[in-house]
Amino acid sequence: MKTPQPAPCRTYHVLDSGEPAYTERFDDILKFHPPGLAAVQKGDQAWHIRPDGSAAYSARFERTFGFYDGRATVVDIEGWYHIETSGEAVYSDRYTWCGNFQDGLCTVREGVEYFHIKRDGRPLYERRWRYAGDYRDKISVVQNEAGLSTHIDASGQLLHNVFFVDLDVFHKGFARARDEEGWTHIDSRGQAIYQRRFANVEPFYNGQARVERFDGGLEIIDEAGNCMLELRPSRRSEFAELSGDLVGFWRTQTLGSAATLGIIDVLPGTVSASSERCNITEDAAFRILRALGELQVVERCGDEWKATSRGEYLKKDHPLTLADAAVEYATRFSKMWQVLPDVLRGEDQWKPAIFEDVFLGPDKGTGHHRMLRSYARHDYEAVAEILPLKGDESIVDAGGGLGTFASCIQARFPDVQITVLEKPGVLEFTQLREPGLNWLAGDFFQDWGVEVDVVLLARVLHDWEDEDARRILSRAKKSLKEGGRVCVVEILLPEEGVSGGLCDLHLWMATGGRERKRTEYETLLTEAGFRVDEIIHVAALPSVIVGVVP
Ligand SMILES: C[S@@+](CC[C@H](N)C(=O)[O-])C[C@H]1O[C@@H](n2cnc3c(N)ncnc32)[C@H](O)[C@@H]1O
Repeated sequence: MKTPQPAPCRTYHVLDSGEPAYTERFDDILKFHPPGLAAVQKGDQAWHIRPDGSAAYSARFERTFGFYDGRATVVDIEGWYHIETSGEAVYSDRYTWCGNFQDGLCTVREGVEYFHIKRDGRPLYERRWRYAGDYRDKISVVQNEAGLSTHIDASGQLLHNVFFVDLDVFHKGFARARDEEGWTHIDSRGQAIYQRRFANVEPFYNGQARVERFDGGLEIIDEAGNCMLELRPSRRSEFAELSGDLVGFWRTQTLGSAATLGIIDVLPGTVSASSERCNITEDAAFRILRALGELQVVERCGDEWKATSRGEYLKKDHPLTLADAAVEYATRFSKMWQVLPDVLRGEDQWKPAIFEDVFLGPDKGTGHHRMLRSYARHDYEAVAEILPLKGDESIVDAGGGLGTFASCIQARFPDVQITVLEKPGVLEFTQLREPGLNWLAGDFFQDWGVEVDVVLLARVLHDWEDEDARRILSRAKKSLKEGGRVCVVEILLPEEGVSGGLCDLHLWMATGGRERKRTEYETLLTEAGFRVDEIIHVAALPSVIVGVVP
């Protein structure tokens, strides 16, 4: 006889014949699971029944779920835990939430922390995660504090050192993964199996997967990412999209002007109040607010305008303010970009002295460094989280700006001794510098006069062409003890593909530098005498390339 199935009303189970399997009626029932028990609920009591409707044990709970791997999750006044088929608790701990056992492992939550337990209820590992999913084929997805996901194996070890914006478990050898460029499929080494990225992907089904392109088109692809069949053509107008790209400067200039005028800082307010406080006409105030509305940084509520959550970042007093960046992009950088055709033709030996020039501006460089600080505050807490430090090292953060990265590291590893090496001009911004750090005024092209365990070069090498980058790395090596390590923190361009191309041009125009691929950083480090030890990829954030002094 087959196991009874839930009746559509979910108050009892039915036999193959359609007859009720028993006479009792419940408020809710779940399916029968091996070894032949189903969770039921009646009033404020929950338990498990056998196929004939009789109770499997005498205990009663507030809520019960199905049996998996011979264990079922139950809830009572003490919390969530697992029982055996006898109704006995498997272990004495109680959790905030429990999942179901798969492959002899189960995800649980204690407060806001997730981890996995073994069949006997003991934790599988020490580490706690922001989220941990079910195991499937001995691999699970876990998410760290920074919101990034990776895979762990059945012993709780990282399967690969790659973190993604979003991630799925493996289906037939491949997992769906989203990096900063979109969705793809990865293999067990954490590597994308093809170059293309999509707005969405489904798991592979017999060697083919259905995907949605960014233009809204639907395709069936093979495991090399090739289109086997188009299910729906592009849903957008290429003419309109390109026209939109041509006027990208409208956005840059509107946002830059808003930051210069400080019009978002005076919101919420009416047009008339904003015009008065920014010293512009009412017509001008209305027109810029309307344009900012189109850019979704402000919105109108009756007679008043207010900043949206995106617009809050343009306020000067926001801890992650982008007001300085808006001004820099609309003024200094826009001007620098104008020589791009000449530089591309090789007519101009473009070597901007940005790190000297910033001090010549009206604000003597504070805006430029506040801009760098906002990006650093945005990114570096997550990077500090995955930095491979023991926690007691002496460290120099060379070209460390206002000390944001150094202070994230110190918060994460309180016992490190960290020094920020910067140009003397930056050290003069005493009000802006992070407190509680050691500072060293100097030039990273000259002798640093220190010997430490670790050198950090965060978003420094991308400011320089290869020859200068090698000179900085050589100085780093000379400042390291034997066995010391350099951690290069940079966005990595894909080995193939076009993403990051615009940012690379920006570095060329703004600093004379370049974005690089993983292999290009490996070459630079090797040429400077380091052995590349480890590369930690973090989606949407800079990766960490670790070089060791051999
Ligand atoms: C792109 S910023 C990166 C700052 C910081 N590491 C971060 O990631 O936010 C480059 C930094 O290198 C510093 N810098 C440039 N040339 C330098 C030199 N010759 N010696 C020391 N620092 C320098 C600049 O002042 C600037 O703060």
